[in-house]
Amino acid sequence: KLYENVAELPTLQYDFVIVGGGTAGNVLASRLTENNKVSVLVLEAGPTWNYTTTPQVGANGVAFPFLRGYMLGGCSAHNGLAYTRGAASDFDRYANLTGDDGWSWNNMLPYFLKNEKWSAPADNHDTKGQFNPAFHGTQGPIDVSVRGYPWSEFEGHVLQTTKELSEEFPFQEDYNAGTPLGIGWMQFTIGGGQRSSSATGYLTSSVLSRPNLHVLLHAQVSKLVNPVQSRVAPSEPLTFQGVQFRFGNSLFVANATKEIILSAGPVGSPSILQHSGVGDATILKRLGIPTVLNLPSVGKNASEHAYSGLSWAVNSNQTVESLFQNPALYDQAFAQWNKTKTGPFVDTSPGTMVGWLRLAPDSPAFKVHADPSPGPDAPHFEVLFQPFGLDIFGPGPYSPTISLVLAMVSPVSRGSVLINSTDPFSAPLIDPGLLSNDFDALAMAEGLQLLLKFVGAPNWKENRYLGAPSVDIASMTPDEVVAYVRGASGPGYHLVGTLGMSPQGAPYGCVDPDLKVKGFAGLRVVDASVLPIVPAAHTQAATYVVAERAADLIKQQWGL
Ligand SMILES: Cc1cc2nc3c(=O)[nH]c(=O)nc-3n(C[C@H](O)[C@H](O)[C@H](O)COP(=O)(O)OP(=O)(O)OC[C@H]3O[C@@H](n4cnc5c(N)ncnc54)[C@H](O)[C@@H]3O)c2cc1C
Repeated sequence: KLYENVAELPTLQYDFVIVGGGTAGNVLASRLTENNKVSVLVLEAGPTWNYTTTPQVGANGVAFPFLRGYMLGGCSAHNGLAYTRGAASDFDRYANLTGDDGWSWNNMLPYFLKNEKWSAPADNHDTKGQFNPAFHGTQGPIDVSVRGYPWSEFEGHVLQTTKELSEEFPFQEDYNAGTPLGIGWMQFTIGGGQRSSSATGYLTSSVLSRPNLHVLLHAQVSKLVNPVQSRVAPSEPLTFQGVQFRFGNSLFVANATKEIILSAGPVGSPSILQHSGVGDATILKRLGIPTVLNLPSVGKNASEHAYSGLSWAVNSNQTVESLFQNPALYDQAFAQWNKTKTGPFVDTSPGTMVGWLRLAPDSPAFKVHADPSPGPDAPHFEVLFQPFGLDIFGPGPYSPTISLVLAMVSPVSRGSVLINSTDPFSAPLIDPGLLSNDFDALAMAEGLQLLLKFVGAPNWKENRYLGAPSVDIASMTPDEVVAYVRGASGPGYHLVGTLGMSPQGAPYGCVDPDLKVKGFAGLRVVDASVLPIVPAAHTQAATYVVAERAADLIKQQWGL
């Protein structure tokens, strides 16, 4: 049941208390309560976090707004809907880094299928050749489909380029099959023209009607309380007995008899742990927070994607700007979506096609740093092909524009999420470390040159389709392009790693491969924080499968 008032909760004692009803938290809530003997409480702080990053040294000192979903469903309820799993080698690297083969691609693929319900696109077009059914689930809670409204002229140019420059930019039928390189159709967490989130997919009305599941909204967790050494020997694991949260102006404590599970996301979960006295003891000491366990990696090792890109004016009336230029057309499209869940409003900003590309083997960037990608089949870059300008959400005026958005998806840079106050309700210092390593900035600069090559294919000149670029990269020196990158990049909101997994018993890392916090019993982290390195992909799919596997690990441990 969903509760909006703590006074209506029948109890504050549960088998499991899940902190955060976001992307991962709702998967656990749903899977654990499949067993009616198990009682679960979800504490969700939601409606938007108002975070800002620290000034980003690698991006000209700019402090960026750092969006996080603050509602049931978390980021899955407001993200860009791109459904991208990453490369098989991303997951094989997780298996290597943790010493647990359970995280390998072959072992995680069943969880991707379990999470997914492949769906027809909103326009019901023939999708043959646009995805590979062998790699998709059909019975899971999260709808996935290719784009549901055609931008045929622009898409035609992208596809034609995969023929004209097939060596460098080959067509890729399905980038979610483990070997993503190439260019193909974007997949989205959309079904029937609508967003599919962890709230709509996992907390359906039938799941919410389970008597053993209680979900409390407007409950912001401050910290874990009442740490006890479970046995006599100091090496025995610690346990937190309660979860303190604020509802209205009062503080409450919920108790978990089996486990407390932190699913507050890569900003929330490390902050809660640090406020509970678990983190780098020097930082905790400086703030005057008593150290319960010195776990120096907490909040460190954050990895994030930097995004940049280029726009071009086009000689066409088939871009999203056509809607923004004409209020009547815009209203009509909006009404169409409201009525039938079809039309141009069924898709979102990531564009309708996507490319996954690598740096050239002789790239000068490799002189700065060894190749950070997990394997030769994994990309360094993502390119989002968007039938609209980068400034579409600005004040206008809107002239027909297309954009190729570029992300560096195998970054070397690392950042952190560290608290700097004893007030658990104040925001932590969020430093995604954007472009802080020169490799990433150099690579991005090379990526922009790849975009120029792409639109250099002959077909873009037909009917004088392609006009002037937003920035004339071609006439810049290499150093000027790097400077441009540093001034024109921002976060992708794909932060992971702030409570990264490491092998059982390793002196670094925050959680063991079974996601238990090191040194603790009855305390796990299940969200994007545990991925030790950002995958070469947007991060919701990886977060979903982390949570699906975690549900199985927890069920196994407790014989559920
Ligand atoms: C703007 C944006 C666009 C994105 N676009 C895409 C995309 O197109 N495709 C993609 O794959 N990924 C995308 N991502 C990333 C992806 O959505 C996230 O990586 C993923 O959803 C994170 O899941 P999570 O469970 O770790 O955290 P979240 O989904 O953020 O869940 C954490 C939950 O915990 C709650 N919470 C936090 N602190 C507390 C507290 N103290 N007490 C109680 N509750 C708390 C939050 O309100 C939230 O509901 C995007 C992210 C953002 C922000």
